[in-house]
Amino acid sequence: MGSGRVNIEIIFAGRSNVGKSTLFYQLFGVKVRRGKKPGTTIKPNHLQYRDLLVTDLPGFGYVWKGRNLSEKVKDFVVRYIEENAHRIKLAVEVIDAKAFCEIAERWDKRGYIPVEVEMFDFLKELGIETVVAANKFDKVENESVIEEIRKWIKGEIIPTSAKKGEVEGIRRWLKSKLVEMGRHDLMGVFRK
Ligand SMILES: Nc1nc2c(ncn2[C@@H]2O[C@H](COP(=O)(O)OP(=O)(O)OP(=O)(O)O)[C@@H](O)[C@H]2O)c(=O)[nH]1
Ligand SMILES: [Mg+2]
Repeated sequence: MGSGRVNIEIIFAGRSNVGKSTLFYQLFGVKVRRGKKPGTTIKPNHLQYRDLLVTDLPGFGYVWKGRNLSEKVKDFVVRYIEENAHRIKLAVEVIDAKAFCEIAERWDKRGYIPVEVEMFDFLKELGIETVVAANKFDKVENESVIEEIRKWIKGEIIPTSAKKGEVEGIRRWLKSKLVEMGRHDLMGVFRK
């Protein structure tokens, strides 16, 4: 991690394997650790630029070797966000555009609130401006998937294909929010 005081934090949150770290790399050019045993390493990856901290959070909702580690990681992520809420100004919630609707439907039928919906509402409650990156959009056949996601998550949804380097929408969103905060000086955090 870098050094010095942190005044602003941007977080990347989402289920395991949705492409958070890939998106992180495409935006900032920093290769972040990729756990061999997802869910066991509950350690966030950080990048510091001036007084900005960008954080790639561990993915929740992963079932590994029959052990449901989702609760442990979710608890960690929730606690991390609560503890740092005073400086977390922006959040990118990453979802798998293709898998999301199917999973959401399944959860809903069982009477659960989909974890993505829960996370989005939680961030909003804390006053954190949140955008949804509908990632793996290259695997989506029908663009109406965005409308489908919108039924569940009442917020801004931007399609991305991190693996193909198509992350312009999210980059533009983050830049415009930083500019709104008067922080033009932080543009250097983005990959050239
Ligand atoms: N098709 C497709 N695959 C992608 C895309 N983005 C990421 N992937 C792939 O999805 C897999 C998981 O990517 P990661 O970036 O490690 O996902 P993560 O969300 O950081 O996963 P955790 O760290 O376990 O939470 C990798 O095999 C990526 O290559 C995308 O836009 N399209
Ligand atoms: Mg990751």
